[in-house]
Amino acid sequence: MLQIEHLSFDVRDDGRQAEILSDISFNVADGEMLVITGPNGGGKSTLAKLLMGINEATSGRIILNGEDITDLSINERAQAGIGFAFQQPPRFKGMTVRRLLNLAAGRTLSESECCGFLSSVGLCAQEYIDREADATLSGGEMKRIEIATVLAKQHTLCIFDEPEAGIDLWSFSMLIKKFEQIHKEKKESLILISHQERIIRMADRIMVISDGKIDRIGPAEEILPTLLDTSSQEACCYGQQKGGDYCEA
Ligand SMILES: Nc1ncnc2c1ncn2[C@@H]1O[C@H](COP(=O)(O)OP(=O)(O)OP(=O)(O)O)[C@@H](O)[C@H]1O
Repeated sequence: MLQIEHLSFDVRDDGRQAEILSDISFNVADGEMLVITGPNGGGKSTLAKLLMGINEATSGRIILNGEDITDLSINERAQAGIGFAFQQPPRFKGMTVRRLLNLAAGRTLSESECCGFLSSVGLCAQEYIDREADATLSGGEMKRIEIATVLAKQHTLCIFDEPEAGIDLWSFSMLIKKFEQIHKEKKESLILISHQERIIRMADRIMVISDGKIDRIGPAEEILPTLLDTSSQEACCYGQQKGGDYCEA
């Protein structure tokens, strides 16, 4: 289980202290899928980076399976069982996709294992396995390769930041199936940061982050209608911000 207790994150901006996240507390149970959504700039990616250890919390505690991991490095958190796929994945000049998958898995994968992970994100393995994971790959290709690297290892908790971003509809459907499979197996907890209704609908619970705070959190059947309610001014503004996804529902 992941327990987040009173997490806050401040930055210094133009010599002034700015609060990006304020007093965030929630849990993610074993095997649970929590989807985090909310308006642009609300603080979702910042929270993900705090969980992964990329940003250091100003205050609060992060506890994974009873162990306080607040002060652990990125590597130590990865060893503790956290996997993370960035909103905008980094490129690795000089490193092939195969090597990246092996590094992510922590062992040498067989050809068929590599192919399986690439296929599960809709990539034709033979075309990509020996390519460099560098700037010659499109944004959507790199995004899918990064998701494949997270899938290459069993984690306690996987965090995916906007996995839908830049991914074509066909690959997106495959990705949804993969998330559904992981969720069904209940071996890993999942935190998905998303604006996509199809992903939000898969959640056990939904958390809405807005203006650096938890606006609401609860079972999907309770929170989803509040997002889809076109009579709600807030939901409507949010839908317009995101291209009308919710308002058109
Ligand atoms: N290091 C930083 N210095 C200054 N401002 C920051 C820093 N990190 C994040 N912010 C600000 O904090 C806010 C939250 O950013 P964040 O990327 O977490 O939002 P988000 O909810 O993931 O947004 P989106 O839906 O657009 O991806 C934004 O206004 C961003 O500009």
